[in-house]
Amino acid sequence: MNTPPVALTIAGSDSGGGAGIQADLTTFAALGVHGASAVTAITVQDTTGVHDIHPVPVGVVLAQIECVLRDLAPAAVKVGMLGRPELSEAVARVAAAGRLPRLVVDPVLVSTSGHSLAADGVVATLREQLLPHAHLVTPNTDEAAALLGTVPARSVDEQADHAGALLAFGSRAVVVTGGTVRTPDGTERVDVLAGPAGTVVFRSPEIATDNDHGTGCTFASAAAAFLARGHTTHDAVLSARGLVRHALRTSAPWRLGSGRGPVAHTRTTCFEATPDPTNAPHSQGAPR
Ligand SMILES: Nc1ncnc2c1ncn2[C@@H]1O[C@H](COP(=O)(O)OP(=O)(O)O)[C@@H](O)[C@H]1O
Ligand SMILES: Cc1ncc(COP(=O)(O)O)c(N)n1
Repeated sequence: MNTPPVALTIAGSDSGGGAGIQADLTTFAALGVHGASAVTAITVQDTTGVHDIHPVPVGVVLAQIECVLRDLAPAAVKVGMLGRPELSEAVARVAAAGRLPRLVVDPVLVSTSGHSLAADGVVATLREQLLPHAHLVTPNTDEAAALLGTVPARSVDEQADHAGALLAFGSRAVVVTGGTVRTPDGTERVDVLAGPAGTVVFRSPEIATDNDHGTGCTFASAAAAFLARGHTTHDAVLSARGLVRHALRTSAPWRLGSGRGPVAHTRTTCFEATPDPTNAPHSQGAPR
């Protein structure tokens, strides 16, 4: 078995296991990428919402990043919840030194459940200090609007305008996710990628589900994993959409928690596809 590529996630912990570090590491694993992590905050969170947030001191976050960078040489890095402007600035300084390869920035500002995950000042530090060093930025339509100081896109054209406008902050590419378009056949979900090769619009039928907590984290970490595996940005975005769609279809009938359930992070297919002859029951002695 070849040694897997490594991806590092710099993100918050979600105790409910739907979003954040938990979503990122399970996604990396599903895609054959070894996941390393630097925890930025411990959230007290479940499917109903975010009940409390305990920030990890900036020095402790930086120490985690430093030791992973030195020892494991990640091929890609994903940044999620930073929460405070001081931490955005500190992470931006590491990025500015050219030490965060294939950097995917998910500008986490508000949870699906409507709770703020970022203090005042985070939007400005993300926009001015971190985005210029990103390989790919993955805001949803609300986050894109917040970064641009405008209202969320109401059409695919506006979504494409927002992606193009965000490129001006200096990242290599931007994908604005989570647009919706109504057609005679039903609702479509739209993601618009703007980058060096122009603008690409991805449209596919909406998957009917309330179990969508963690889709943004899963999408961004899947994109980082595909970049770590050497995919182009376009192919990483296309494949990340594919993974999220598969996960949403899997979790659609689930009943986990009393709120907005998590997108599926169970992936049994990887190990089921490779039978393990050493994993046999012990034949000696009576079962205990
Ligand atoms: N119900 C859905 N059906 C199909 N795709 C979805 C659905 N919800 C989210 N997605 C897709 O999941 C990815 C990330 O979603 P988004 O909703 O923008 O993330 P978040 O709001 O959590 O940051 C995008 O590719 C988006 O199109
Ligand atoms: C720790 C953490 N990071 C990110 C999100 C955003 O994810 P979502 O938009 O699906 O709520 C979250 N809820 N919690």
